[in-house]
Amino acid sequence: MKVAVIQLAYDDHEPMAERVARAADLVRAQRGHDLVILPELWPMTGFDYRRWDGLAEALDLESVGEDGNPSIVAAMARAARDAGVLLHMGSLVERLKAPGPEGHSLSNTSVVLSPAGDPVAIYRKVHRFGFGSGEPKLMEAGTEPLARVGLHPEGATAMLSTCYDLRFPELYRRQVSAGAEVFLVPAAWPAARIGHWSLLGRARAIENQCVLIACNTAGTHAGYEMGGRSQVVSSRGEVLAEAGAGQEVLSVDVDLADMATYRQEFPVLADRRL
Ligand SMILES: NC(=O)CCC(=O)C(=O)O
Repeated sequence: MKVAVIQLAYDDHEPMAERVARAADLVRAQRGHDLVILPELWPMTGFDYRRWDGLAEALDLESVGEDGNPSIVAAMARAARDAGVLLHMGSLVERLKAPGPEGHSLSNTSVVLSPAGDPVAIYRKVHRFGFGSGEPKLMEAGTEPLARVGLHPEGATAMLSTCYDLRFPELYRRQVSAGAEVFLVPAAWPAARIGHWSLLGRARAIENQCVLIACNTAGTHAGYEMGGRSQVVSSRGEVLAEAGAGQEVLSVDVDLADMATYRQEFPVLADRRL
């Protein structure tokens, strides 16, 4: 499986519509890959909480905004179709149809689009980052931890999670117990804690004998320098590719068949005591 990891950089000045157009062009340039992934909350910015409510969008493949631009999901669906790729479009600030149990109308929502541009998986971030401000103050927590997507050509099962989720190993153990072979993780993880990002991603791959494809953000916004260092880690724990700190696209061949071989050679998952 050929994967493109688009480590997008952005700052506070680029209007959202321009960033969406720029990301769509980057996706189109990845024709020939099987899977393309973008980071967390890149359209609305990962850390500028004050802008989220004004920029939030419903998940909508049809609508055109007042500015004449298509919805973000529609723009990404078009890019996926143009490139002929399975596209994990990262996450956006979703405006929910109705407030959830905690009274919030927003969610940090990831969408995966098929090469035909149809949504095939949706994941709402389960562990909200912000310690009382930001996500927990403004967003509902996701309640569905097992969002899955079939990967072609090998037919492996990928499961979705987002950024801060990486700190909660029980989520990934649950996913592997439900059949996950690949973890797809978009993020907006700051440079200040980038050592944790690298190590936790590798740990989640090793302890679950899964491939990890983790796409971080670059640039600086709302005063936070983002850390980059997107990575693709094999089920053996080998780092197949790692980005630097700036904008970069990783293009990686991932041998999914090797995961089955490795799980047979070293059957640690069989020794789980749940
Ligand atoms: N966007 C996030 O979830 C940030 C997570 C983070 O900075 C951390 O876990 O550290």
